[in-house]
Amino acid sequence: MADRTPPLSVEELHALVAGGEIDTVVLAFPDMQGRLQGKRFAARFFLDEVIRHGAEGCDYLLAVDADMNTVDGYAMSSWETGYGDFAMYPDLDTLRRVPWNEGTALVVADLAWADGSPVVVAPRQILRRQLDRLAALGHTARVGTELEFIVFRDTYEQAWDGGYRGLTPANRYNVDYSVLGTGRVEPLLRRIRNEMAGAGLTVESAKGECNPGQHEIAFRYDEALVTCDQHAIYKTGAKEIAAQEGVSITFMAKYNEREGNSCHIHLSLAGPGGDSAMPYSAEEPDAMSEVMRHFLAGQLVALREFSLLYAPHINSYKRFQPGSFAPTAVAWGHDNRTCALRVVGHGRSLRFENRLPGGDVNPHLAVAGMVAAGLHGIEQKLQLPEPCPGNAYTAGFEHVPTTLREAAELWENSAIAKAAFGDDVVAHYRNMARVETDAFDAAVTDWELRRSFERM
Ligand SMILES: NC(=O)CC[C@H](N)C(=O)O
Repeated sequence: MADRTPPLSVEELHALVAGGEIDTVVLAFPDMQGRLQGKRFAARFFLDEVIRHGAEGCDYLLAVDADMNTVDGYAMSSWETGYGDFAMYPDLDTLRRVPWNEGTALVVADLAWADGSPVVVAPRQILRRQLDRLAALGHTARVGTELEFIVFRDTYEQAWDGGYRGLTPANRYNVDYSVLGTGRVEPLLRRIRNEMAGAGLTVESAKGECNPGQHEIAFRYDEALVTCDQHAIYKTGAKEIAAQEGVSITFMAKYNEREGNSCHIHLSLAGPGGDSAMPYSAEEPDAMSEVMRHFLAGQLVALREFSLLYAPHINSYKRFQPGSFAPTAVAWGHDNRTCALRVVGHGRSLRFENRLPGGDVNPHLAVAGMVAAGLHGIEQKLQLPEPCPGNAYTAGFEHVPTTLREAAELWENSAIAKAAFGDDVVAHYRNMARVETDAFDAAVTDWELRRSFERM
């Protein structure tokens, strides 16, 4: 990314601060859950100090659960180690205005310890490491993420206070591709699209989806790290805009028993390595190059072991239902939406889509997983099996994990994961899953009450 023009240059930021147009700079990093965590700085202090020296954050930010509880089992951060600090260093390639926050710019941080060594379990550092491995072979990864979400007329506070019961979706019926249906939500969607463009993202389109109130906004693909950072900024920004508009949106993978929120991730190879780095074959632009076939074969082989990265929560696994457009089969096919891996495009746009991730995915971790899986395929020269031409739901393929518990066990025992990510990273995210399954095992749900309170 060295020769990339950032959405906002440091010189431009200096001028905007001097002119009083920007007074605040957010410095934030994606945490384990993919949330942006960090601080808001006075813009002058940011320019005078933080831009050169970074800023501190408590290392527990990579060792808490979604509720910010201190939980045990993490080697890098605990009561025993005193919950010290790590440093957040701004990656100035990511500097931008965020129009939904007046007078504010945002920059994404890399995390390092006091001695300058990277925080290896930080999602952005995990992705960087896999991209470096890919670059060493002469390849870069181009990535696009496609987030679905459901819009409700209730505010976030009303939704919380009411225990998420009786919410009013922004559409009452399936508005998949419906121009009439999306028109109802257009004031919100237009604001999100235009303000994301103001934050340096390239918006392509918006469309309705199947679950009442469900929509999707598509952005142009970019280099892997750029797309993942933009994904995190978009997700946070879209929620902030929704809150400002007095509504709420959710990206949770499975809000109810209808269609879930997916986050399909598209990936293609490119790079300076000539034809061999291209996704398509030199003889036949509709056919995959040898390297792309190995890369895709690696996805299939590692899919179950890496599901923890694609579906990181208890709720994520509830999407994987037959006939739901969410995958159940470890299979690939040409433009086949019943497979976990769908190959689309031709020539330079030839790519595959990983259909496992839901809207709750951490993109930095999922893309790191896809790159590591692909590298495994290239290194082992894995052969791609035949594509699935028909209904993969019923064709007897291996099944994707059905619970977080199963995925965590596959991850913990994965030799591919240990070789690609290292023992520290494998143990850290295995612990994250344990924390979630322990918490869920201890919770009494409304489902149990409904079934048991009177009738058992
Ligand atoms: N656009 C689609 O293919 C729908 C995907 C579906 N909503 C899912 O959860 O996977």
